Amino acid sequence: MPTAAPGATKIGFLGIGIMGNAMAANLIKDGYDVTVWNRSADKCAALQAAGAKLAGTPAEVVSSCDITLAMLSDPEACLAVAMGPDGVASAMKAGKGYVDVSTVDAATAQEVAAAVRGAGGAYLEAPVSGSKGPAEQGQLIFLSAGDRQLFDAASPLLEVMGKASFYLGEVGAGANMKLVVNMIMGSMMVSYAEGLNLAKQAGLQQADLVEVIKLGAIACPMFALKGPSMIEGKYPPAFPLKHQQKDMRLALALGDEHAQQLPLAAAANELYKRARAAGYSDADFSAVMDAVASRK
Ligand SMILES: NC(=O)C1=CN([C@@H]2O[C@H](COP(=O)(O)OP(=O)(O)OC[C@H]3O[C@@H](n4cnc5c(N)ncnc54)[C@H](OP(=O)(O)O)[C@@H]3O)[C@@H](O)[C@H]2O)C=CC1
Ligand SMILES: O=CCCC(=O)O
Repeated sequence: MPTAAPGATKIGFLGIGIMGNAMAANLIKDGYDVTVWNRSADKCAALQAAGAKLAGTPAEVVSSCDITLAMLSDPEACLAVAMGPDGVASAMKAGKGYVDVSTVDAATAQEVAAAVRGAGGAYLEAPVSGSKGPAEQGQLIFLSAGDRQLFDAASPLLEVMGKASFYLGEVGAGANMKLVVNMIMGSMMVSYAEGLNLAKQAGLQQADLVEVIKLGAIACPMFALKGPSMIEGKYPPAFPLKHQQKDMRLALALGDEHAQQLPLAAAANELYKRARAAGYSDADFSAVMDAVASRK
């Protein structure tokens, strides 16, 4: 396994969406030789202008790189890219590593790990906490699990893209940690939306509520960041609502696996589903505000 040093190690990046674009840009800025692929190739233009090479398939990326990362929507996308035609597994071999930083469930991570390891490669799951801003600022938190040697080899990359990395053990632990964190976050967002809506109905200034919370025991960066735009009914996508609802769905399934009651998360998930039905899938997850406000 190579140690990931700028210039020496060839890095692949699959999935150039909101997060992948920002993360790959930081690797390029830090001097890494980066090859990118995206299903919709036009989204790679900015990275190409910044020096990235463009590949036609995931397999082409893996063939030409030592460590390949993936930042993809959901389990279906991760499985398609890993095991589909011209996928990661078809080009994987000993000495190469695959680091999937997407948010999926443990079963998906384990299935991808088996395909990568079966082809002789090393596998690390490393889903991230932190949204578009922290991705751009290199302030993500990596929740890693899998091949420890690959974690060590990839750590210089994680240090460029993030502020902290956890090694949590066997494949699946990273996915589960991420889903628990996002379940809490999704429920918190719904509670905040309910509070903002109730304040308005009760004749209070919503901006006052944002300020009161900022000063008190429940202050948190998410409320301070999202509150002003929620009051304006504006939801520029940093974390698409469809991904939050996917995470709630996967977290509830994890709860079912362990017979853990999750009534609050289940109720929150219904509001994210209502928001998706109302057309907010590609808006920021804070758009759940409008689902809470809905009188239908
Ligand atoms: N945004 C955020 O704040 C955070 C997101 N995450 C997680 O990171 C992952 C990516 O999120 P984000 O970047 O915001 O999402 P985007 O929707 O911006 O990007 C999704 C990426 O997945 C690709 N994709 C989707 N379906 C397929 C498919 N079937 N085959 C190949 N590629 C596919 C998209 O390609 P195309 O461009 O062609 O559609 C795109 O590159 C998700 O798992 C999300 O839950 C984690 C932390 C924070
Ligand atoms: O999964 C993405 C959630 C966004 C965040 O962690 O702030």
